[in-house]
Amino acid sequence: MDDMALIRHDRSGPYYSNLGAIIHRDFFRYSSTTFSLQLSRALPTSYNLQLAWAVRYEMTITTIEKIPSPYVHHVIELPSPSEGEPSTKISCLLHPTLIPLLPSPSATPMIEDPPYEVHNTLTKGFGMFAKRPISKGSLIITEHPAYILPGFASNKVSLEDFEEVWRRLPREVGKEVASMANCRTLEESPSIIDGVARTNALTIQLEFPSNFPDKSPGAKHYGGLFLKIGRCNHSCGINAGWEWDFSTLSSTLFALRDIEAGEEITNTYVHPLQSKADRWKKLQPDYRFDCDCPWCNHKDEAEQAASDRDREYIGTYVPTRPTYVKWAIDLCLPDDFVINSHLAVLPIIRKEGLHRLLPLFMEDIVRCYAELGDEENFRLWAEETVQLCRTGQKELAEEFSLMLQNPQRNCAKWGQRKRLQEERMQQDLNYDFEADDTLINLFGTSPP
Ligand SMILES: C[S@@+](CC[C@H](N)C(=O)[O-])C[C@H]1O[C@@H](n2cnc3c(N)ncnc32)[C@H](O)[C@@H]1O
Repeated sequence: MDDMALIRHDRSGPYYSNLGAIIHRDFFRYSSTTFSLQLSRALPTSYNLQLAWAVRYEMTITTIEKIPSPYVHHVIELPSPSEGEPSTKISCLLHPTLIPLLPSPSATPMIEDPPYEVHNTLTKGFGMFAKRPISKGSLIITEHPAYILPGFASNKVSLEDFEEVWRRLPREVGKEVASMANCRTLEESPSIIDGVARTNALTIQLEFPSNFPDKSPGAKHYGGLFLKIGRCNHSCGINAGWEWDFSTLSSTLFALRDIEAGEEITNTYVHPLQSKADRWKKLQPDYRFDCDCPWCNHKDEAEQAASDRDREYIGTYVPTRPTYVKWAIDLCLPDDFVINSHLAVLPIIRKEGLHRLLPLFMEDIVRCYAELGDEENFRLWAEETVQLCRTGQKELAEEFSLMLQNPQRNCAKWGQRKRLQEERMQQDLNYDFEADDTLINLFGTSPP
């Protein structure tokens, strides 16, 4: 049975194997038991159709091809930052070329009194809630993943491999993993490890060698399962953002706006600039719920349509927006060109709960005010940006903090636009004199 890469669901339970199968007709007749095939690689649609046909007509299987898994098991062990404490272990299934490139940080210290708590909701399972007010930009939690899997794992990974990931988890971690939401049926994801990852995992970036051998689509996608961040329910207007840091092998969750005590802390599972219809098209099949957030439940159709239009507009604005970099070299543009353009979209971004985009525009506004030498507005926007970015975009926050200490000294481009404009005026004047000379030479008289 194992040789045929079958999962057979009958009274004696499922049988599994990590073999891939190429399906043909008329060799081995498998009788009327209901079964499905677990394939260790994705098949083109035609094979899936053939499979459906096969299940209906009691199909036959000829050739079996063994497809070795490209992944190996590996446990990352992070020493505890405090003496006597146990290390943190991350159970991983990785391409072997990634293992030598992994960093070896210490585990992040536990936060003494975290600003959140996890409790049951009536309609969404567990959720993460603010225990006390959380100011924008502040840290909610930094966390290592419990396990790391290749993305789209169940297409390429056998049940035995999922079970091995599970076996390598510390006992307490395993218990917590088992308590996490799993929106996949046993047939879709026979392993808890896979089902829980598909419901909760966050995409993480790993380092790949320049000659990384696997060129197949998605080969560089990996997911991390985070026990606490994974408790964040979805909203289309989120109040928290997260960042993965490869050097510390951890993700950090931080507030995107001020969050009130008792308020639910939310993350988004879809691209929030899509229309409501498109967001729902992803949420139902991937996460099995219809979104109850205010942005999906406007009281009338006109408001709902306006929200879709605003999100579409922001989706167009982001890639086509005027930027500080282009403005800085184009002295013909009005001084307030980028500032006014960005200021016009900020209210839309706030109304739609798209606060994750704010730093993109605030950074430009700060740099424009610095280049204009407008200290009052520079301070106003730089202070706001430092507060918002102090956890999620530390480098930017540190750069602006330094500039705030003494803008004239610490900002190389302070007031540069005025200087460049004056230089340009001088050049233009010189050019006018040269142009005069040219005309006199040609016509013997200067222009009026
Ligand atoms: C990443 S988990 C979130 C935590 C989960 N509620 C739990 O109990 O651990 C994703 C699952 O939570 C539920 N969920 C998340 N956001 C939801 C929402 N806005 N409305 C209803 N269910 C939601 C869905 O069942 C979804 O598959």
